[in-house]
Amino acid sequence: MPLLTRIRGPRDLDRLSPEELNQLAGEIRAFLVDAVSKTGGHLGPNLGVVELTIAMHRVFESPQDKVLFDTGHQSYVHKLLTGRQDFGKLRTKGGISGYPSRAESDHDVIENSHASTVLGWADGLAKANEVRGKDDHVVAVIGDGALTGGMAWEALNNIAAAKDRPLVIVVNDNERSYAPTIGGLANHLATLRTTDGYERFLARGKDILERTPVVGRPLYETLHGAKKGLKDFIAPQGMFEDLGLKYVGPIDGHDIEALESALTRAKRFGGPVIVHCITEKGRGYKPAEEDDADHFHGIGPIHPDTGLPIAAGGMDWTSVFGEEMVKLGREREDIVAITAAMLQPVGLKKFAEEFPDRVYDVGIAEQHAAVSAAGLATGGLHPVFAVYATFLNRAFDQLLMDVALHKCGVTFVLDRAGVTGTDGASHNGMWDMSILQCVPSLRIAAPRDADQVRLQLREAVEVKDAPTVVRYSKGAVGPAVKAVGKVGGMDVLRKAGTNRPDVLLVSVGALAPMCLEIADLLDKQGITTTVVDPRWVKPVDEALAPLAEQHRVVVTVEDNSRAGGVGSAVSQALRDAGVDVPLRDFGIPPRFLDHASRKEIMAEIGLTAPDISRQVTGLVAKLDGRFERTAAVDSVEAAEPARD
Ligand SMILES: Cc1ncc(C[n+]2csc(CCOP(=O)(O)OP(=O)(O)O)c2C)c(N)n1
Ligand SMILES: CC(=O)[C@@H](O)[C@H](O)COP(=O)(O)O
Ligand SMILES: [Mg+2]
Repeated sequence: MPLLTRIRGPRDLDRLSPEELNQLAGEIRAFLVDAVSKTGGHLGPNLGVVELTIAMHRVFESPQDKVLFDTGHQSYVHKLLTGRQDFGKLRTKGGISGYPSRAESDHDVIENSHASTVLGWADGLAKANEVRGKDDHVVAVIGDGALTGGMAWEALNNIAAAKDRPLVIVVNDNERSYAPTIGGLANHLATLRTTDGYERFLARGKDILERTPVVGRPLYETLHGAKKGLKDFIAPQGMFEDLGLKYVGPIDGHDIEALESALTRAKRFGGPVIVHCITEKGRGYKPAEEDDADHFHGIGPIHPDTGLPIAAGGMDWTSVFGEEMVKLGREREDIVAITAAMLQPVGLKKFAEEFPDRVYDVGIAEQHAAVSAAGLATGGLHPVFAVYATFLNRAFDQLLMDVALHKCGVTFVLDRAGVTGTDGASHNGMWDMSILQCVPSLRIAAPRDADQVRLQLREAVEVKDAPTVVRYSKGAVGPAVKAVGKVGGMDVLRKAGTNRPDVLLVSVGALAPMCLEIADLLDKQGITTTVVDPRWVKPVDEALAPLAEQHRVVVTVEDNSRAGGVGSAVSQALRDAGVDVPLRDFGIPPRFLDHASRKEIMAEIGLTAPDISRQVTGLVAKLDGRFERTAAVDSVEAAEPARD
């Protein structure tokens, strides 16, 4: 790639001719398909912003000017143009992140991959420039999907109020989030796209005017600076202009010259201005362009020539949920589903196909989803809001004050709970079992396998007067883990084989296979272990304290932050019951985790069987023998074999 390898930073773009810029765009597309087909990542979104990113970096002077991306999944081209072209280990340990990263470059600002925040950042940066008397520029790229998020409108409300504060907002309108973007905003953008607007009128006029000697160019510039009158006459008032924002567009988001012209005008405008760019997700790569699902929004490794996935997908947690939802939908007419612009990724596609009138895609609007769910429940339905665990953070107050306070029977299904890894710090589902601990009446299920997902989802939707949560991991679902007994509501996964057991191991959710491995390793050290799966981790099962009392130490293992997680809740329950048994809680350390594979991260944080068994062995070794047998141990040892 003769041109791309010569781009060491944005200023290297300045010397390229229009023909070379288009050649560079072609090279970048070839690079992205080749690299991302090997590593996986956000191929479609990045193929859609090649020309846009080139034009932005030619018009603006990053890093002095701030080039910001909403969500950040479409920043690969930005990385290629700012000195990062080794994509060999993209999104894994030691490789570059799949999102902007301040540690990688001072061209990067926003690392958060949660959508709809860029305009807030831009507003803040523009205000800072104003207070500090700096004339640097701020340009923020926001997708049509991210524009459906409430926070974007909170920011726009503020931005529109400051008529003289320079800020360039690029709306990257490819009509899609994953699927086609929904809602009134999407319809309005469609109107703007199809209106033969002011810009197109002037662009057409420009050719004529520029061919007109002497008066042509000045007349064109005059027309372009024309007051609203001309604009009103040519193009209808758009919503953005009604808000007080200057609107430039629609611009062909794959025409570098048109983009540079529009961005240059926007840069000079001296106030908040929206540049509406029409792009195509997956552009230039036929398998993506023709994909009827999500235009290769986020992919695993694929065959570059066909676009077909290399790894055959087995049964995953998401599919188990999706199939059970269809069965529930057939059995109960009151069950409806909600997604925040992720119908297929959260497994609701089949439900939507069979019950199109009972599924709601609310856009990237988790807060609205939760409040709307409270309305649906109050209206006599049982909503199931399927969302990635990390994105529920955003709707905490709505869950607490709209759903729980009003005793609404709403079920939140949290996919991607626990360490996800490759999407970086803001994508790990590591906070839900901490932040939800303080929600009165809310119940949390952490199913350990596919059977438990089915069972616990059914248990959850039976609860009519409180929020319920079912949370499970990303990817392939592990082997079934059968119970060998029952104590209270808890499944006994392994009996200690002695009436004087050393360790009570509380296994949470998908980590059950690892917990059984821990017990095996402890066995080899002569340490006996009872393994229980609480199934419902909130509230803590009442049978846990008396059972704990008959062991020398309690160990909890969870794929959630240690801060305020299940371990903390169990510790509190033991204290409340006056049970004084040492407890060690294993979970995710309360810090942001750099991008890496899940396996790499679990090893790094010591959430592995060898690491945990080694620590528990050390703990037990320190304890003197001090316990006596009572009935509770008998209950485990004597427990009837679980009925399948
Ligand atoms: C709060 C939040 N909810 C959901 C997501 C998952 N997500 C990532 S990208 C995306 C679609 C974004 O669409 P758009 O903003 O139009 O960007 P495009 O991919 O089209 O460039 C979604 C829903 C997210 N990152 N953040
Ligand atoms: C950027 C974003 O938030 C999503 O595209 C996310 O990367 C998807 O994650 P999964 O690949 O786990 O579905
Ligand atoms: Mg989009």
